[in-house]
Amino acid sequence: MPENRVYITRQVGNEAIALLEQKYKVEIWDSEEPIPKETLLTAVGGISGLFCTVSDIIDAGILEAAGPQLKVVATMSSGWDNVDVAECRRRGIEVCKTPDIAADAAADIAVALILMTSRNIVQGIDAIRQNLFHCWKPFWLCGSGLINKTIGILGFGRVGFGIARRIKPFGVERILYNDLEEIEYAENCAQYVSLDTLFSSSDILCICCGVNSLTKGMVNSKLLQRMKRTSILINTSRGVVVNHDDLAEALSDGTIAAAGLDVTDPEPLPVGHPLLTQPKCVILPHMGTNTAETRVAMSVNTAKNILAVLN
Ligand SMILES: O=C(O)C(=O)CO
Repeated sequence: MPENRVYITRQVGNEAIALLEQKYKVEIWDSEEPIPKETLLTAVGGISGLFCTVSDIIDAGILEAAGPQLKVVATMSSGWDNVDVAECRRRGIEVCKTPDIAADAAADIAVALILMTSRNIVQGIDAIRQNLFHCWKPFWLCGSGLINKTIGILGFGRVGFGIARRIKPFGVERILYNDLEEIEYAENCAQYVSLDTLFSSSDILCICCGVNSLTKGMVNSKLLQRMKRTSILINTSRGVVVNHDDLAEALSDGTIAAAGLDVTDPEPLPVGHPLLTQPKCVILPHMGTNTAETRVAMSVNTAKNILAVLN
């Protein structure tokens, strides 16, 4: 019987590789940079397991190039929108992801973005770097506090729940959420409201839903116009949930006060994109899960997912 081969699309740490090597022949694109599509198409030929990351697009072409013996695509991410899951299912290929492990780190980064945008932290850092801080001034760079505010959460999964738990002790008045349906475990910390109420009532609105046909492009000018002019939009989900042209317009015409984005569409935004120079917009380079502990755990979990399927 031919040996099972596993292909890893990036440097993902020795622990995960060692786990897989105990049982399978492992090949790696040994780089921090993504594997070129053409190289991946050749590399996957004949493999049984594919270990990929959030920035690798695993489409029907890659699955076809791998061949019918491919049994598992395991993505080192909490979302699997980078994988054509429907096509995998059609071909009988298991798809695995790592949602539990990444949620705390992602919730942390949402809170960081909330504080950065509401308290003008980036402007403060810029002022220091540009030597613009000459003395304390009563109203310079004044932001807005969290006390008595209403926090909205779109998508009350693990990350949404994590944000609610973290933000409550800041003294917020209400935490509202919207999801496909009311969620039992949300009961004690957040209140279910309609999408319309979520957008119109929140002082800070955090997007942490998954990507699907309902949420793709969901946050557009129509919803942004429902928001308060003083409100802040935070996105730690996926860039595609927000229409970026509409967001750029909403920030420049004062429809909303600020935005904090850990994710954009595309990533990175092209040079010259209006959001890159919009002072009311803080953009991070998709750092939601980037604690060393989380990334190692995600990588090891991805390896275990492959082992679980192939075994
Ligand atoms: O886990 C994910 O889904 C990410 O976006 C990257 O960690």
